[in-house]
Amino acid sequence: MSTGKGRERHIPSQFNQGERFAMKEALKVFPTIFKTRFIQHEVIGEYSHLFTVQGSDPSLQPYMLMAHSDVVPAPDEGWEVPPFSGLEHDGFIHGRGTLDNKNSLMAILQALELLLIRNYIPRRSFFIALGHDEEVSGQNGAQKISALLQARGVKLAFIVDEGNFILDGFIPYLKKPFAMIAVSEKGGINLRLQVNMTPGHSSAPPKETSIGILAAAISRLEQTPLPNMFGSGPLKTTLQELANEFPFPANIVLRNLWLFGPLVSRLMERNYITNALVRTTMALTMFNAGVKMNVIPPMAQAIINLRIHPAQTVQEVLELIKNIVADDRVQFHVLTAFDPLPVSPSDHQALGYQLLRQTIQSIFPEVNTIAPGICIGNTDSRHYTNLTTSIYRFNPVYLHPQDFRSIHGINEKISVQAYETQVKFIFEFIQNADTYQEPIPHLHEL
Ligand SMILES: CCCCCCCCCCCCCCCC(=O)N[C@@H](Cc1ccccc1)C(=O)O
Ligand SMILES: [Zn+2]
Ligand SMILES: [Zn+2]
Repeated sequence: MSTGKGRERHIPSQFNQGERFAMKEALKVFPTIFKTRFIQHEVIGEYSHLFTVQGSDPSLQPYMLMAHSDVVPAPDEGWEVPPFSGLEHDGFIHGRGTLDNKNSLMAILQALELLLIRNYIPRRSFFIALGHDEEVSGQNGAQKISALLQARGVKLAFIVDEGNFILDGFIPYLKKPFAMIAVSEKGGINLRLQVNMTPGHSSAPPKETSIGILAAAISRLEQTPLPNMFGSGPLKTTLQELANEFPFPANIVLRNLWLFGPLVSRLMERNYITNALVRTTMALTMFNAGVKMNVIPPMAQAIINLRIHPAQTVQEVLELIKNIVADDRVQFHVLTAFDPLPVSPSDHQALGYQLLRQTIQSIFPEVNTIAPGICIGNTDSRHYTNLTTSIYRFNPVYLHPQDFRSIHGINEKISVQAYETQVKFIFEFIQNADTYQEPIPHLHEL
């Protein structure tokens, strides 16, 4: 089937029953990838993988597809099936990593395998970077791959990584699914708060122990949410793009945020997921203290995981935290910290963003709205800002609030159909990256 102008034929993303069975069962290697001459495979940092897929047209700037193989722990408690069983039942594949992010790793390799079996030869080169330590911030995987590519003088047209989804049921009154392509991601701080005091016999305790002092400080933090930054970040654009999807009068409200902004920001902070879009969040994730039941505790320690809103910086947030704690007995230790990521372009000339739009419209015709947004979590892609300014965090998978709760939670699962569609999306995306037509400037741009 000609695609016009003598371009290579477009390979339809139809897979036969055998291929679909193999896709689902494909826990073996992908033989065609590893024997293809124009594909180079390297192991980086002992467990990460970098594939270089050489295209036939070196004039086209390469891009990168990313995923990670590692997962957070999953104790058996609460899981319908053992979290590392990979059991399939009721049309779902169950297990830790099925949404974050083994699905993407397997789908990228599976799509490439299926293309190669059909004698596909890419025009535009691309990299596949599969990190092994994303969940512990990617220092030995993504960071090393980034340094290696930089040393080779590589510049990327864009990157696609995990980080957002086709969202369904997250926003009150919005009944339709929409695709949020994260063009930035929040910053992060892992902060240790510590109180030291002279140990002693618990039979004659001081007025406050180290545990009591720290607990009071943590309580003040939990009772004092950081400022609502609604209106100073990409969210306003996202909601304005979504306005048409809402019923009356919500659509009027969203078209007039100059007037209704305060109302909308209050509504968004009521829900713990949308609240993460309007402010810097604080989560007390670890608390260690005490040595014996009859000893005044010499030290109490707490770890707070903060995710910084795009309109704030690490320094500003640390100042705010210290002012809320307001107790000199509490010591602060910054364990890791990084500012919010720069906002990637999403205009008509943004190749990566437009390719995602084009492929979403083709694979998910029922999704009417595609909007830029932010990723509330953090991803390995933040290690690649030296290679491109166009980083997009988006996996072509429907996500419902209960699915979000399973990410790093319990009963993480993906439907076989959703996984097949993710393979189909990447299968099309790679080809679209070859034949993408620069957008015809609208009349008013001429
Ligand atoms: C309008 C409603 C919006 C709802 C948004 C729902 C989207 C859910 C996205 C969830 C995040 C997915 C990607 C997170 C990846 C992840 O788990 N990263 C981890 C690991 C990490 C920590 C520090 C530095 C880098 C990496 C993390 O964020 O903790
Ligand atoms: Zn992840
Ligand atoms: Zn994760």
